Amino acid sequence: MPLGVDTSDFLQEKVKRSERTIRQRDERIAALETENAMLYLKLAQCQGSAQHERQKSTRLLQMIKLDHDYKERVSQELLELSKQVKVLKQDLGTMKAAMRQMPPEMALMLEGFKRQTLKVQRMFLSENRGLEGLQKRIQELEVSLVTANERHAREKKRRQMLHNTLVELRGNIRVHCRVRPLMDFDTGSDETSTLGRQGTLSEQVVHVVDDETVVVKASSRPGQGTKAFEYERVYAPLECQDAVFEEVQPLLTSLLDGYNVCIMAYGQTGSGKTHTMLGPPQSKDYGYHDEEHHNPQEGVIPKATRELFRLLAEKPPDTHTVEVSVVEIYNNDIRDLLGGDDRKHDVLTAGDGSLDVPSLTYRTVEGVQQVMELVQYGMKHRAEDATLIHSHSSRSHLIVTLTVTVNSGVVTPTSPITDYNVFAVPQSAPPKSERGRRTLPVPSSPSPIPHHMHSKTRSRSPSPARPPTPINCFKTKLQLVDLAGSECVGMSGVTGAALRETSYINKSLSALADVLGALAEHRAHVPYRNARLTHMLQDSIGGDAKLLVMCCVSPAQRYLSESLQCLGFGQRARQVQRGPIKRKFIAAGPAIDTGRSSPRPTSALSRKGLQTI
Ligand SMILES: Nc1ncnc2c1ncn2[C@@H]1O[C@H](COP(=O)(O)OP(=O)(O)OP(=O)(O)O)[C@@H](O)[C@H]1O
Repeated sequence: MPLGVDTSDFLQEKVKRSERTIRQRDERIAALETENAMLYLKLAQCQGSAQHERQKSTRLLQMIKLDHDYKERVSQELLELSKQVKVLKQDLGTMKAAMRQMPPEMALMLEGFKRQTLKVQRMFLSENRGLEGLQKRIQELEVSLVTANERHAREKKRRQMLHNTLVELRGNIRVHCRVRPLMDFDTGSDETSTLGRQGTLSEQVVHVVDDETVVVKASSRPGQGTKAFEYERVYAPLECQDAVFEEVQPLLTSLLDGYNVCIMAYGQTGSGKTHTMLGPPQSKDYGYHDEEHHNPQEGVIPKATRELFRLLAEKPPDTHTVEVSVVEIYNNDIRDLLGGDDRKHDVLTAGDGSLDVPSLTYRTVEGVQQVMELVQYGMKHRAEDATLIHSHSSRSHLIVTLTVTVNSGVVTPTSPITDYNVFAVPQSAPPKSERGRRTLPVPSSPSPIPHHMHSKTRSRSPSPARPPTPINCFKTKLQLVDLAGSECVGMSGVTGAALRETSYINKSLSALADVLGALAEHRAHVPYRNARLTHMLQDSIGGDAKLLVMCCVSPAQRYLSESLQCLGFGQRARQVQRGPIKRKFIAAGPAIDTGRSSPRPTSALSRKGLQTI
């Protein structure tokens, strides 16, 4: 470059151009960068859509594969089906061929079916007809059953009426006879007969022939003097207490049906009266052990009481109450064996006409145990003494009375029947030693009865503050009687005061025979009041009452006359229900020598008893 030439303009121009170029390049770079970014964006979009497309194609591929698989399976199945169709076609062909051969057999089979159906139809129809017939027959039978039932009811009613009429005609007295076994004491020291008979005193002369007949060999000469007596029931020596009670049991049903009942044992001393009524007299408790366990040795009193409470247990609760009194009739006086005193008591007529001894001690009892405790207590105070025959001979009549009150519930303060002081406890009284020979333990307490027996005691003395008593009630009495021995004086060997006792005993037994005689003859007047015994038993002997007389006899020759007297008494009692008795002699014999030339104190009784034989 020439000197002096100004280069700055040139350079400036060059810088400017360079700057322009740079600017243009920068702009170009910016544009390119923008384009690059756009391209990146586009690339990303393309990549995204490529990815999507890839996925789509993968899915499509899968679908194609599935489709392919399916097609393959279908074609396989089609192949299988076509094979089956082919087989079926073959089967069809075979069946068609077979069908072409079937028609005649099918027709036969169809015919058979039709016949069977008709048969079944016919059977059904005939069975239906049979059923109808049966139904008709059942209806007829039902009608005749109703008629028969009505006839049966009418017949039952007629029989019941007949039975009642028969009972009315026969009366209500049953007589049984119990022959006890021979005992050691039957052998007397003097073994010779005082009756003009041959043989020993202990020889058995009373024999039970059957359930109803007892035979007495009054003479030892063969074929002579044998007498037979018939009763409703005769118990042989070995028959047990249960056998006796079996016959007694129905009377308890009668008691609850509203009848007074009396069961009495009659017989000479040592003949088994106490044994029959209470149990073995040797044992302290008379064979009664406890409430739970029935002892076969128990007598009628515990057995009947047990049965009574058993029957009452079947009744609605609180409808029945039972009261017990235990008395003895000693020398024609009524003695209260539960009262602890020696007062005398009298029989009174209550407002309803029934007889009662209101001043006695009556104890409300709830079971056999209580009754037996009271009876045993009373027995300790009963008059007994040793006789020649029996070391514990009862010298009085024992009467155990169970009064059953049936209460239907209405309560009022006035009632003629139960107009008594219900809860009075008996007071102390003079000891019983006043009775002569008896030496009984004298109670020191106000009342000698053990404390546990005291609840619900009543003495029937009229009281101004009497408790309310039921009016809708009725009472029935069960009187269980162990009579004193009916022996003759000579036999028992008693003297003095004992002779007086015997006289009273026999008088009362004679009065009993008189009462039964009057009833037998339907006399207008029955002499109940002739003795305290009959007066006290009046309600249970006459009228509708049921009386069972148990004639107890010893089998030995030693007691022949006593046995004959007792059996005669039984026959007489039986006459009450049978009318005049037919005498039954097995063999005619001489009149019996009773061994008595002098009249007995019990002339009336022996006359009546023996005259009927
Ligand atoms: N059927 C019997 N079986 C076994 N022993 C009996 C029978 N009857 C009575 N005895 C016995 O005979 C004896 C006398 O009986 P029991 O005391 O009962 O006579 P009883 O008639 O009551 O006499 P009493 O009138 O004197 O009191 C007693 O030892 C009793 O055990």
